[in-house]
Order: sequence, then C-alpha cells, then structure tokens
Amino acid sequence: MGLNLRLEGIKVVKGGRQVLAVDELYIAGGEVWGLLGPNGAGKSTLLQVVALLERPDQGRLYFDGEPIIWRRRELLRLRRRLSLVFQEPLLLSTTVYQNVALGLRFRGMEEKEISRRVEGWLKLLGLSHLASRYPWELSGGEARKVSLARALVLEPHLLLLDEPFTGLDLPTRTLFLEELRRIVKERNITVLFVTHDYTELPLLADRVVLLSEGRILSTGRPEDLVSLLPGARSLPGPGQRFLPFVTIQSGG
Ligand SMILES: Nc1ncnc2c1ncn2[C@@H]1O[C@H](COP(=O)(O)OP(=O)(O)OP(=O)(O)O)[C@@H](O)[C@H]1O
Repeated sequence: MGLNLRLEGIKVVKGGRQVLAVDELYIAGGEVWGLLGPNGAGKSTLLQVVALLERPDQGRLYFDGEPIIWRRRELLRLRRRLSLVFQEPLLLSTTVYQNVALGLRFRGMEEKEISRRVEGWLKLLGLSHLASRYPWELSGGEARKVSLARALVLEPHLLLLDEPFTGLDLPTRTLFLEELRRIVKERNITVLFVTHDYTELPLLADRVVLLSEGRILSTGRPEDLVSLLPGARSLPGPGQRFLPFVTIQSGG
C-alpha cells in the first residue's frame, strides 16, 4: 500500500542559513511526484528529510497520518517502508545478484525467499542476463537499473529517487521512465523523484512540486505547470531544459 506523506511547517537550517521552508505538502498514497528546481533549491534536503535521514529544525512530517517521532528505534522501523535511490548507483564490488540481494540479507530473509525475489525483480527490469556481472562490467544505464532493482526488491511503500536518470541517453531514459511508471502504478508505490529536467515529468509524474530557494513556488499536474512558463505553449522538447525560475510566477 502506498504511503501517504504530509509535511507541515518544515524548516531546515544549514550553515546558519535556512535552506528549506515548506509550509505544507501532501502526497497521497500511490501518487508519483516530481520535485523540480534549480541547483541549491533544497530538493535533496527535502528528500533527505522525507527519507528520515535529516531531522528538520522545525515542523512535522507525517507518514499515513502518524507524526514522525525522531527516535532511533522508531526511525529504523519506519525506514523499512521506504527506499532511496541516489544519483550515482553506488554499487558494491560484488555481482549484480549480490548487490540486489544485500538489503534482504540485512533484513534476515531466508535464502530461498531472497533468490525468489531477486530473480523476480531482475527479470522484471530486464537484468537477468547481467546477474553474475560486476559493477565495472555494466553500462551507466544498466548500473542505474541495478540500483533501482536494489531499491524495489525491498518492496517499499515509498520510493525516493534523487536524479537517478541523469546521464542516460534519451531513448534509454524514456524507456526507463515508462517502465518505472508501470511498475510503481501496478504496485501502488508512492514516489517522490528529484529532477532538473522538465522533460522527465510528463513521462513519470502525476504531480509536480516546484521548489526555489527552499520554498514551494507551486504544485500541480505537469501539463498545468506549462502555463507558468511565459511564452511556452507546450512542454519543452526532448533534451530541452526547464527555464530559469526567475521567470516563473508563484501561486497557481
Ligand atoms: N552542509 C551544508 N552546509 C551549509 N549549506 C549547505 C550544506 N548542504 C547543503 N547546503 C546548502 O543548502 C542548499 C540546498 O541544498 P540541496 O542539496 O538540498 O539543493 P538541491 O536542490 O538538491 O541542489 P542540486 O540540484 O544542486 O543538487 C544549497 O544552497 C546548499 O548550498
């Protein structure tokens, strides 16, 4: 079941400066949200808060309506409901199979169940033929898929992705996004993914949140956000980047 998320009055200060100030954000279970904004907007910080890796200086975060209590034991329990995928695949120097199995081993799962799950996910992501390869024998796109398999094998209720598609060529990225959308929708997984690239949004996201200087400028459907781009009548074409935020009006 997709986890629903609520942020209320979340503030994060770093180096004496407020880098995140989210008054309110609600993400319903099973929805896919894109988090868009320029460098330094606070996207990764927001993701780290939601991943329970960074405690905000102020405000409340709720999982399925329950306020998060920032105690170690509680956090460990709740982190089992989510998976985080970083921009760099960060694979260990072992086979693809072992990389994907690792999280399940940590959870003390039986070997038989581990192999059932790992093989199932490798197959679903078209990675079965790479099971005995090492990370240095993979292309960038394959390594990213392995990283995604490692997150999905844990069967999270919330999937958090920090620019996992950057650097992939356009056809690979398009296929990857479409495949990912099918998988998360079939399993009703809530997703929040960070991107710089506007063209990724219509392929994956139900909703988008625009962040700038730590604040939410707007939220809406990918197609509705086009109206915030002066002069733009349609989504930018493949490879085109989002316009600078200074030209966007807030609200909407
Ligand atoms: N440890 C730190 N100390 C001080 N400031 C920090 C620290 N970490 C991040 N920041 C600042 O916090 C702000 C938000 O950073 P964050 O990484 O969340 O942005 P981002 O939107 O993910 O950026 P990018 O797209 O470049 O990855 C930035 O201005 C950054 O310089």
